[in-house]
Amino acid sequence: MLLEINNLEFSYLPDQKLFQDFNFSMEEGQVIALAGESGCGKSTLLSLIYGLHDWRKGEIIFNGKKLKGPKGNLVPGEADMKLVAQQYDLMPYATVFDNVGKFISNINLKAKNEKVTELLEAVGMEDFAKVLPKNLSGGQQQRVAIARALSVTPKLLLLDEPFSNLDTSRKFELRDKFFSLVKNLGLSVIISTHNLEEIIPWVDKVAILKNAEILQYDSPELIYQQPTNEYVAKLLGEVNVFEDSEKIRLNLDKNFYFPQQIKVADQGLEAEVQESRFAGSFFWNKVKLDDKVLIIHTLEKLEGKILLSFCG
Ligand SMILES: Nc1ncnc2c1ncn2[C@@H]1O[C@H](COP(=O)(O)OP(=O)(O)OP(=O)(O)O)[C@@H](O)[C@H]1O
Repeated sequence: MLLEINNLEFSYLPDQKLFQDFNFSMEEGQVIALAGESGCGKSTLLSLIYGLHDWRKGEIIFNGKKLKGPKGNLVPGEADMKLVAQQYDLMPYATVFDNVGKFISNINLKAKNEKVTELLEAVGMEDFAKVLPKNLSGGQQQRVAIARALSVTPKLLLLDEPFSNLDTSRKFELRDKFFSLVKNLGLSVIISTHNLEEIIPWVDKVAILKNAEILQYDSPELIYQQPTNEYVAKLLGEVNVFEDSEKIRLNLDKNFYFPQQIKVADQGLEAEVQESRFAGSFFWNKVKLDDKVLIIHTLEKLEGKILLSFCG
């Protein structure tokens, strides 16, 4: 096990209830997504692991060693980890190139130049090597911080919303390059996100956090097939929620169906189309089944009466 957190207790203020009896573990080489609504404790958890806060009780064991938190380190943070926080902490008077090269030894300057250039290319910032961070946008600064975190192949990389400031086209490009690099280097990563759908193809496991508690910790497939409750299901995207009574009445297998899991079929339950809107790669439809309004995705525009089949 690379990381093990046992019975951790932490809050910022004495009467605040945050992490209580918190447990978590991850294997080496895994990419873990940490998802949950704003304020559920994602950033705090990453900071605790990295050693920026003193916890009250419990233990964090990293690579077989019990961590001591801030009091155990001369400089903030664990040496074998890198944290890319939401404030990127770049050196303001050093160029982009020097920021990315900050942790790389100067002994072999040629190798250092090559490494920094490769990382800048990986995050699409090669044209900005000589620029100072203050002249960059938030998203560009974020990309520099990611490149710097990858410069020393840390044993554990902690990323707090790493793609939050990027526009969609940049995001797709960076995400692909970033995860290819992570997989090639065999890095272990915990990545917090507001938008699970964005990173799901690359993650090994998803930890869902609510009020600083883990509600579900499973593979992406299991999370999609069997979200433990409505909170988890809604983090995965738009979802149709059925009460237990509706589930029995309609003879369904589960309480949550994503729009693509309800299909138009030759046989099934009759529904009436209320709206059918072009949504890019699919049509977004509102349909009425008895009194219940459902959202379904189809490749064709719908109208009139249809038959629905529910898939697992
Ligand atoms: N310095 C602080 N002092 C007191 N309370 C804090 C402090 N920082 C965070 N909190 C509180 O701790 C809780 C967890 O905050 P945290 O930033 O870890 O959540 P998050 O899941 O990362 O949120 P977001 O997705 O919005 O970044 C919140 O209720 C927040 O208000």
